[in-house]
Amino acid sequence: MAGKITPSMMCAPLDKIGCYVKAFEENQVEYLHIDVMDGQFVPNLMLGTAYISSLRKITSIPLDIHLMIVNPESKLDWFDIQPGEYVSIHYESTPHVQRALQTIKSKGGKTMVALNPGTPIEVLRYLLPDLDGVLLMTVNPGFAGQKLIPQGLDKIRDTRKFLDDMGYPQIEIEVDGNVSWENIPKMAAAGTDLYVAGTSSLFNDKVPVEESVKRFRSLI
Ligand SMILES: O=C(CO)[C@@H](O)[C@H](O)COP(=O)(O)O
Repeated sequence: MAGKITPSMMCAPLDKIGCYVKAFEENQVEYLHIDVMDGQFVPNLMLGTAYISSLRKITSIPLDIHLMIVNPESKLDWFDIQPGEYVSIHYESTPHVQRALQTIKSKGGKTMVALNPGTPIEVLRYLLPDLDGVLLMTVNPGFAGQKLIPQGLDKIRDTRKFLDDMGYPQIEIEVDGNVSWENIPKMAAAGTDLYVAGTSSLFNDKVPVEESVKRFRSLI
């Protein structure tokens, strides 16, 4: 199955958001990746609820909301989750992962658990029936422009095998962090389904966005 592109909107300069969104619509990217950061779970603040509301006013591309916040289960109402949108919560961010997933599902969202680079995939075992996707961080969460943590590629392969062996081949794998022209083919070969496209691929203003999207598509 061909991969899906979810551009990381934290990488879009404010004065160019409209141009990027228009190009993404014309090139049918599947989602827009929204990094929400609270300065507690990660050492950065990024993209809040007002940004999400404003973005929804200018595009109908489904959102892929990545919550890098503590205790997300108590804040899900803030995001006006729309049917078919992905919402990912970090396994490491709350003792109440299942409750958060059930709430996302009750709002019509697609559920995703995000794992920091060092978190073993076995923690997913008892969450699998509640999951539509798994988000694997291939950099430490919080900042764009970082370099791939090399063992992240093995983790993608191991996660795909784990999901298939456990009888959940339908659960999608999303990869976030240094999804670069060099790394994309390796991530694809390892079993990635959704690609968070950031500063190392789509958001490089030396090349027209539509050209970059076409190049991205050719690699997945
Ligand atoms: O959100 C994060 C890390 O938390 C980033 O991974 C961005 O989502 C994409 O940026 P690049 O890694 O592609 O520069």
